[in-house]
Amino acid sequence: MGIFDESKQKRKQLIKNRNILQTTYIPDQLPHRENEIRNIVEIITPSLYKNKPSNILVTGKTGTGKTAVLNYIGKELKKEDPKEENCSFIYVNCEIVDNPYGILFNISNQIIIDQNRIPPTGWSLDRVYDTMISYIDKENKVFIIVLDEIDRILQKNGDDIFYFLTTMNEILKQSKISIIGVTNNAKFTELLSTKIKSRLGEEKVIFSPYNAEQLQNILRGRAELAFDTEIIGDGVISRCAAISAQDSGDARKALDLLRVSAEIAERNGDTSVTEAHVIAARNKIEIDAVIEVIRTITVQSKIVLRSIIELHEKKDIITTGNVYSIYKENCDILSANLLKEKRVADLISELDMLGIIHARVKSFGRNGRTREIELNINKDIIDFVKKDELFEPLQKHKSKKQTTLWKEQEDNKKV
Ligand SMILES: Nc1ncnc2c1ncn2[C@@H]1O[C@H](COP(=O)(O)OP(=O)(O)OP(=O)(O)O)[C@@H](O)[C@H]1O
Repeated sequence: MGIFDESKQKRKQLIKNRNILQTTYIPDQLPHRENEIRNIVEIITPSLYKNKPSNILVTGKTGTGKTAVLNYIGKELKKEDPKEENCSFIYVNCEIVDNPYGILFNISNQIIIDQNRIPPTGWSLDRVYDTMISYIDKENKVFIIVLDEIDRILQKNGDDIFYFLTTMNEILKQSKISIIGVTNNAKFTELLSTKIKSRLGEEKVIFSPYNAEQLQNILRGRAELAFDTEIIGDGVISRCAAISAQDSGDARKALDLLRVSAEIAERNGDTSVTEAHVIAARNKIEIDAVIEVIRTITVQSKIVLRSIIELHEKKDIITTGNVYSIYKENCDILSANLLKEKRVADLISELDMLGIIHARVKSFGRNGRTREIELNINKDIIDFVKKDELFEPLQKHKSKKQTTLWKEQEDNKKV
């Protein structure tokens, strides 16, 4: 029997079209975004007559449909002007390309398809700017350039590129460009210089989080395409929508919850998706998210966390002081650098900020103050931390110590 056979036999194929549930899928219908679509369309319609639309800043929390709406509008614009004689729609994801050179290279690649393209590296930025201007001007039309996740550029490279792009129209003779910046950072504009702020945000469109009812409609639309009707049990959609609305009104999370619920049902060999699968999916997603955070913390923070777990398992009171004692022992066994107590206290605060632990300041009268710590992760996550290969020497050392202890107890009994 092959290693896949058992899993293949048990598994039921419940998702008819997996692609529909992926967050990269662009639906043809975007319920509850009609107003935002209308607003943006009204602003950019002049481009169809070769007139420059205002720049737009689109803001809204994550998963509120900003990218989906803009891609949808891009597709519809292409239908209006299929040969792109008057306007072209260019989309750049600044999470992937976050430096000025990369952005201009990416834009130019979508305009010029011959060997005169800007090379991926090697030119000075001034040469890239000049070449880009000549490319654009030759086309004699309007370019709508969407910079999605625009805040990523600012974080890493400042706002020079925005200055260049928003002042380009002053140099262009025939073509025009219009920028649509998209961000989920509500404070983005506060980080821009006044000049750029007013240029980029000539028009503003805000996407608000979805409520439970809206999420239900969105999920229902996607579920109709992804599943056969009898697969989704009563209450599944409303449960997914209620959980996600309570969390953040994020459609991506709601879709993930539905997809993971169906995947759990498939793995269990069940014939439909039920509310119990949704609860299991929520737990799994929560655990995965915390594990993802723990993966990114430093080795020293992991040793501190491991020390807290040890105290938690011994049911000891956990204070900054006794965490430090165990941490010292663990650093010794792991041959890791030993940090000062103050630094370890900072790492404890960081774990607190990440929500992995809760630390409360406790006063002990004249004996001063300390922090009492509680673990805020469940058994699955504790096991994940303990199984980190970093802690292998610790595991071996502790089980050797335990064996010696048992042996001593046995010997004492014999005596
Ligand atoms: N009104 C809607 N109808 C159908 N699907 C939607 C709707 N709004 C969002 N979605 C879906 O939710 C997911 C997340 O949407 P999208 O990526 O557009 O969010 P976003 O606001 O750009 O998020 P982020 O700021 O994190 O990039 C996508 O799969 C998208 O298709």
